[in-house]
Amino acid sequence: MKMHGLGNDFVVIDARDGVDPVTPALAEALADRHRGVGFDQLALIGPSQEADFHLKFYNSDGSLSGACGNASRCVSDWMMGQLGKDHVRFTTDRGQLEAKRAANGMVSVNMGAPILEARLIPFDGDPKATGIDGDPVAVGMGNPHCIFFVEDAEKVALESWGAEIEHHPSFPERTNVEFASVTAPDHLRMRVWERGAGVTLACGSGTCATAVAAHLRGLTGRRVTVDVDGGRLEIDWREDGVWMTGPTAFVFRAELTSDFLGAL
Ligand SMILES: N[C@@H](CCC[C@H](N)C(=O)O)C(=O)O
Repeated sequence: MKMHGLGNDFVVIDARDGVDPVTPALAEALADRHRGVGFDQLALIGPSQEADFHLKFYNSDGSLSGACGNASRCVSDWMMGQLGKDHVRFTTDRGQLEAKRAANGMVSVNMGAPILEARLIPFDGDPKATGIDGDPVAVGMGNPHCIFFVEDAEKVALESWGAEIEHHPSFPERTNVEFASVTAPDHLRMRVWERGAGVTLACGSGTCATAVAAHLRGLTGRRVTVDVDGGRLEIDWREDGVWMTGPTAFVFRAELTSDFLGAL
């Protein structure tokens, strides 16, 4: 299936029968926007003993990610339809998460507590001591994020800074990179460079990490609206985790040809 959340697009494979067909090479071939389908992330739905389903995420370069907020919302929306429920629980590499239907056709996901301990992000040290200009904040949401607060996010050279910081030696597993401006105490504008995918129109986990960083810096409250290139997400950092609410879209369902699979 193809789905997207604010233009952050996904190929979704339902493998609840327990057979995992995805290899990094298949993920990379499917991600090719000319010869494959094209996606920012691939989400694989698998069976789970303790929840409704399990989710595993690949980036377009074939690497794995422990979290993907927008794909979690999209797949949860579809799974709620399949299971006839308004609330689902699912397991991921970072643990069990939950999602539910919200007002106006939106879907909310609880992305869990932010990871602030550097070693667990993982992040080697103090941002000020890394040589990265701009005094960033490092936050984990099951995946690493490096957030810069800037005067005007529109003016940042996202591609060049993003590519460089993704590979900064202070992030041993690479990092997603966010540039954000505070437009009001409850409103942010954010642009993102995703680890393993490059510039995308939205990043759910990145939006959550940015909202957490903004609150920790004393720039906003715990509830913020975040405008990303593809639209708008609502973030609420509650006692039980960081909740993210936004739209989902189902684009198509299809079958891969033997020609495509045979060429791998
Ligand atoms: N688009 C995602 C994040 C995808 C994972 C990321 N590129 C990584 O490698 O950590 C989202 O919506 O959270």
